[in-house]
Amino acid sequence: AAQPPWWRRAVFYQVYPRSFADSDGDGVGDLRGVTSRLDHLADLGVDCVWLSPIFDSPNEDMGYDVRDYRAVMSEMGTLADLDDLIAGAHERGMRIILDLVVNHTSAEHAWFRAAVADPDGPYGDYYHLQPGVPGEDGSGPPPNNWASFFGGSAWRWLPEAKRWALHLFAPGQMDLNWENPRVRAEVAEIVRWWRARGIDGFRLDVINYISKRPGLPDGNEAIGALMGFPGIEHYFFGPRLHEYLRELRATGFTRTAQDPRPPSTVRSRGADGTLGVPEPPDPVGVLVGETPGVGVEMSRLLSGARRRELDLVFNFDVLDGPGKVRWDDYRYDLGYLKGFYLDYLARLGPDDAIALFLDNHDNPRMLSKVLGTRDRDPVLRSAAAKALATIQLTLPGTPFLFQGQEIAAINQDFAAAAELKDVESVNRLAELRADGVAHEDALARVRPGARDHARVPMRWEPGPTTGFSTGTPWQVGREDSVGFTVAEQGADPGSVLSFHRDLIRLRRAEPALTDGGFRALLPRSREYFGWVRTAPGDGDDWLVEVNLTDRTIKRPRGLPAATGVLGSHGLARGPRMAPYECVVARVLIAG
Ligand SMILES: O=C(CO[C@H]1O[C@H](CO)[C@@H](O)[C@H](O)[C@H]1O)[C@@H](O)[C@H](O)[C@H](O)CO
Repeated sequence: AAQPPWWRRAVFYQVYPRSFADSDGDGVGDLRGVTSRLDHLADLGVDCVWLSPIFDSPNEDMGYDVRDYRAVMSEMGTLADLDDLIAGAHERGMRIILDLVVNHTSAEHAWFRAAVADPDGPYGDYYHLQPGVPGEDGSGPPPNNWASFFGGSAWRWLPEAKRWALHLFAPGQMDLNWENPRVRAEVAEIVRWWRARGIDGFRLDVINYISKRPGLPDGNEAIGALMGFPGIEHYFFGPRLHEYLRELRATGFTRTAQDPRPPSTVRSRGADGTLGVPEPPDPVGVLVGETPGVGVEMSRLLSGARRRELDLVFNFDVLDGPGKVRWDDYRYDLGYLKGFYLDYLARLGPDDAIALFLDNHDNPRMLSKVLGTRDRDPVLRSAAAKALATIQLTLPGTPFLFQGQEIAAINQDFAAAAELKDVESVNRLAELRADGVAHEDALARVRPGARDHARVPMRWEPGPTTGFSTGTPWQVGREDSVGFTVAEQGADPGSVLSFHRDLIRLRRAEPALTDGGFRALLPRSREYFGWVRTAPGDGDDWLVEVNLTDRTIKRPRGLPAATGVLGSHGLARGPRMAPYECVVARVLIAG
């Protein structure tokens, strides 16, 4: 049988370079820092590293505002540093993908500067530029009622160009006009340029926003009120999205016979983790789409194998319970997560794939959403972290870990507005203050959903700067727990880190846990999440069980006979399951 593409079995790991490891003491994480920690990722069993943006940027939105797609951000290092990182990852059997931010560029990008200098020139049509109201110097209303995700209108008046310019995110993040074939060709060239340097693919930032409805009509007020962002119905799944994605896959991501062999390719890794020879270059680089707002059916349309568009997409509906948004301060119910995945998996066809993620750089930590203020309880924290890992690493799908998950990272006790660095948090605080909300209340309303929680320095070892930097970190963590650093957990066989290593090792060795069938047990229970992965060939079947609650529950009866191999509370599998207890067991063959 044809081998499934590598990314169907792979474990991805997202690195937020600014907060991962700082090699030169300037307090900002960098590429040499990541390279210095590649062994940690290899030991964890990672197959592919995703780097959040490292391109030259004025950092209005921490790199998601790119000024030059072929240059490395000066704080993070040089192209040579990146080449070393690529070679280092490949040498250890890990692929590496970058973050392609092409729904928009920085306002400092040469294209935008040329567009402003001559809006009717060749670059004017690279962006969505609209004239103001004749006679008035832009004091008229913006072209439509679209709102920016970071507050205010999505339009900025450019007095020097006498044009309005569209920016769905920050005023320095200018939306590209993908209707323009030259823009699409530029993006394909950027992809080819990095593929030729050995990059194995890209995560594509807000890629479902690139096709806007022609004429950029006003958003429907009711939809705007519901979704919070007027106009979103006119761009979150635009009319030419599928066409653009197919084109980019063919023209940017697909190797041609003329393409030179990249300087390095990933070394193969056996089921027991031993490294082999370098693999041939992948015919197509992997395309991982960040697609906020899409549901299951749209996810399938964007990533079904025969569609030849994206390979995997992030469906964000898993991150917040029904009727909840990121800013709400509530306890996340893992019963909802179970229901979400059972529904999603039931609707997938053989052509489809699913990306399994719970944390990323845009969200507070899932562990803290589940545990609330009990996230400082080391026993519950470890148990719940192992339970989340078990779900992410043994359900059918491709897991994406985010840095820190492997050591049970939690949210921060940010005590002052000045501790929040993220443009979205800062703008939201300012808006609330402008609406007369008292300082403390404003902070209390922003803190639960702040992206800053995910962006504090990695906890490599105990100490004020947690082994992240010898200088003063750009962002300071606000939790001082003992026992939750890589150094403390690395040597502890019972730690969350060791559990991740053991689980990923088991996943690599047991085909049922990657390619196997899936059968849910007691699907309606909101406290017990159990399933069987059936081996594709003659391998073993595996039973996986998770207590979704912070209470002790009865273990259901009538389960397949199985022997515990990995468990958060021992392997016995007695009549009760402790809070968040999880176990992975080999199903015994009857007779
Ligand atoms: O819609 C996105 C897109 O995020 C991507 O695009 C954003 C713009 O590039 C960038 O800020 C994010 O870091 C990147 O992941 C959100 O998840 C975003 O975090 C925001 O909170 C909207 O409310």
